[in-house]
Amino acid sequence: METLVDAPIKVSFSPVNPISLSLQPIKSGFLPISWLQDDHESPRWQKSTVVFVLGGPGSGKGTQCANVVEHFGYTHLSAGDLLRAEISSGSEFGAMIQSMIAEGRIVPSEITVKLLCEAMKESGNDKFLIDGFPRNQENRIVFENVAKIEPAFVLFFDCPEEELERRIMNRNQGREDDNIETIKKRFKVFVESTLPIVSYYESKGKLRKISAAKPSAEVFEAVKDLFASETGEGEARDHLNKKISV
Ligand SMILES: Nc1ncnc2c1ncn2[C@@H]1O[C@H](COP(=O)(O)OP(=O)(O)OP(=O)(O)O)[C@@H](O)[C@H]1O
Ligand SMILES: O=c1ccn([C@@H]2O[C@H](COP(=O)(O)O)[C@@H](O)[C@H]2O)c(=O)[nH]1
Repeated sequence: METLVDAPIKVSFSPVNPISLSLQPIKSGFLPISWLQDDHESPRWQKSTVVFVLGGPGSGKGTQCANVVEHFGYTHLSAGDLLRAEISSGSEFGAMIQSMIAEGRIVPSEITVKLLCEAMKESGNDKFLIDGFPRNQENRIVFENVAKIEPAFVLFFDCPEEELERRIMNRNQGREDDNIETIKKRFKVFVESTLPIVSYYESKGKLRKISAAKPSAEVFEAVKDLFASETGEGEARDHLNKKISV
């Protein structure tokens, strides 16, 4: 049976209004919701623990996710990194994704969700940090409908805009969107589209807010305490057990 992970992406794209068009394939049944690999049981990756990691651009999501991976054995999936890899792969959607990232716009949900689900399926792990996603309500709804996973909790890095701008302008990783013009657009999208998602999860009691306007090591102390209390584990116990058994 062809699942969404295996299926080719068939997304209508218009540079004029990509967001409204991006739901069209789901409505018209292009992307099958025939996710279950057998009729009764979900595949292993769909039983995974997922933590969404949100925060403004440059708030330290990637930095802290790397720490959590090391200490708690999660797999880190950055939606932005997956999209950049899709551009580099020469995918038919590469040019469209590239132009949207350069403008700080949100890529159609079907593309991002498919990339995330493929990565989860391939990883073999059962606990994931999904960094920089969902970016808007449509992302959230498509992920819920397709992956059929609700996040265990949502980690939100709170940081003032001036500090975010300073960090991004000093990042020096050669990212095409790390320039002042695109940064302003990314902030606008964050406030208008992503903060409502943060409020949504707050209303569901799932939000865990951490101040990110501190040195990285101090931020990680708070992150570490949070993961220890949320998972009921001491630091890295699960991760170490896995290493020992290899
Ligand atoms: N607590 C911190 N204090 C100062 N600088 C930090 C801190 N955390 C991360 N940085 C630096 O800020 C920059 C942005 O961090 P990072 O890439 O982790 O943010 P991000 O939220 O993943 O960004 P984006 O959403 O743009 O991908 C990096 O150069 C990183 O080294
Ligand atoms: O779910 C997502 C995540 C990212 N994007 C696009 O990528 C850039 C960069 O994202 P980072 O998280 O900063 O790496 C973002 O501005 C969006 O254009 C997306 O569309 N959907």
